[in-house]
Amino acid sequence: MSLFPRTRAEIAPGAVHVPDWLSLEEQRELVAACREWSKPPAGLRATRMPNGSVMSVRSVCLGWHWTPYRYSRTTEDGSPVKPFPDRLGVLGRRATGDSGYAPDIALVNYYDADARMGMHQDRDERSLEPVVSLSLGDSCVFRFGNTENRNRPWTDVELCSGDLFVFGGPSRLAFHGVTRTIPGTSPEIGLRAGGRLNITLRVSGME
Ligand SMILES: O=C(O)CCC(=O)C(=O)O
Ligand SMILES: [Fe+2]
Repeated sequence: MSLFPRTRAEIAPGAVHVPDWLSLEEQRELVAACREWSKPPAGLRATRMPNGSVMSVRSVCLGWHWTPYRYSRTTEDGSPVKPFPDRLGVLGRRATGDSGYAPDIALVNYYDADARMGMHQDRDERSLEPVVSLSLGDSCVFRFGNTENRNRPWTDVELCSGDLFVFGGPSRLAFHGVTRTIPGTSPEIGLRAGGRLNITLRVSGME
């Protein structure tokens, strides 16, 4: 529980945080699904950056596979990417309130206690439809910045298990990142080793 009110908040124009958006049952189902999606082939892996460093976050992609800085239909080992599941499209439409929202990419990120994600833009999609972000497991500090650069101004938002964050419109290309996770804060949703999962839904704009 938080000492601060956890209510729906517009963090920036087009960027909305909705606490406790998923029920515990939905969170458990999504954790179980993430476990399946993480299995090889085309399973959970650490992304290698062009400078040779390896991201601390491990991830698995559905629909389109992301490597910096492009999408493809195959993973680094040549396996076809897993299909984008219909159920995530349904969640995306519920999240945006837009019956025409048709995401075809899901990026599932797993953060252990030491993982972080530096400030970046989600700009490898050809569409500027909103990004829908779902958080599961341990809470994190999500830093939501501006569209100009990775520096201030930004707002730090605590994302807890079950929270929804949508960024679109004038915030679609805002810089954002995860400065830390907060171990030991997860409800009982089947993440036995702890950590945090984040699922982002995106529209590729590609055929
Ligand atoms: O983990 C998060 O909340 C954000 C993930 C993210 O920004 C991304 O995958 O591009
Ligand atoms: Fe991102």
